[in-house]
Amino acid sequence: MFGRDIGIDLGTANVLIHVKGRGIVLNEPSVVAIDTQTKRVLAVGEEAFRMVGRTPGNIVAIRPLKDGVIADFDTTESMLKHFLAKIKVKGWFTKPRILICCPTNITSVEQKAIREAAEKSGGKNIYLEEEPKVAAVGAGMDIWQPSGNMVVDIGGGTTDVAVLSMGDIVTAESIKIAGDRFDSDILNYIKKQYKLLIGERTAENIKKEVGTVFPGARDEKIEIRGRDMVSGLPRTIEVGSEEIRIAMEEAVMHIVQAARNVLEKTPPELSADIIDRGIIITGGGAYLHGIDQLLAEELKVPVLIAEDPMHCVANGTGILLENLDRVNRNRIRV
Ligand SMILES: Nc1ncnc2c1ncn2[C@@H]1O[C@H](COP(=O)(O)OP(=O)(O)OP(=O)(O)O)[C@@H](O)[C@H]1O
Repeated sequence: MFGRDIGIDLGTANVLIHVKGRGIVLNEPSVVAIDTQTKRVLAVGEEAFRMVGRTPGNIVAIRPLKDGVIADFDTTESMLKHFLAKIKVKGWFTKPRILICCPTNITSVEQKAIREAAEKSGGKNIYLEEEPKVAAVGAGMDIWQPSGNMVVDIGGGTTDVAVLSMGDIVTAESIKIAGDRFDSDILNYIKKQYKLLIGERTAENIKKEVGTVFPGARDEKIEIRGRDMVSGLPRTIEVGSEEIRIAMEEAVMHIVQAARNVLEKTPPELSADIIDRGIIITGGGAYLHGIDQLLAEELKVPVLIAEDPMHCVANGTGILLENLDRVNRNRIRV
């Protein structure tokens, strides 16, 4: 195959790879299974994800980018190499340019190491770009005009809020509260309220199936299984939307506050544009039931959910690579 531009959304929860002319060619969970005795990587992505919470003592299923930072760099590097090998970049006729979108707060040493990993896997020029900008572009915003565009990207580990104009970020805030935090709050709520231990995947499932963040917006129930903390035996309980809303309330209000802070720091002309165009929500958190209603009510600004919110960053890398010459190269952190 001929060399083509590659865009990578190196996310806390999922890694997506976009190839020019082909679209999204890989979409797998950011999970690596490792044998703790030999330190050998046993599985990556989908296969490793199936092992989360179900591994014997000598195997751990790691999420190397947990909490929006690179918690385990070596594992992140092996994961990136594995995914690039999977799409056979090394066999390409010419080396591709690679744009990687990674967590906002990574250090310069980590940036360098990510670049090297991508180079070793067959990349030619490697660019790193900030997530909210790429998400905004992928959501269809024309950020190059002198007008305000606001994006709220709710991922697994971080929520990034940004106002963009003329191709760059004007005001932004990044907080380490997103999908993972909702899951752990649900897990802790079930533990406290029902004395039942459940796994992360069950908590995530509850969030998706019955959860809501807007009062009265959803009324559904789900049966869940876990381990009784008193008897130690498996037990089934039923939970409903309203109690899950309460479990997630504190965390979601931090997201509302971050958006409010960004709006307060935004120059008035750009604020006016945002009122006209509305705020766009991207990332998997855009699927959180009632999030658009809540943000609209709290911020008094129209709120829209991006089309295909979980693909915005990956699609945005494709668009940015095509427009690389229009983008101020100095602004791209290489
Ligand atoms: N239907 C749904 N309802 C609520 N949350 C959902 C839904 N579907 C996915 N999510 C959540 O979206 C999150 C993953 O989103 P995404 O893939 O955009 O994150 P990421 O880009 O990997 O993370 P980050 O941006 O922090 O690096 C997970 O926490 C997942 O539980």
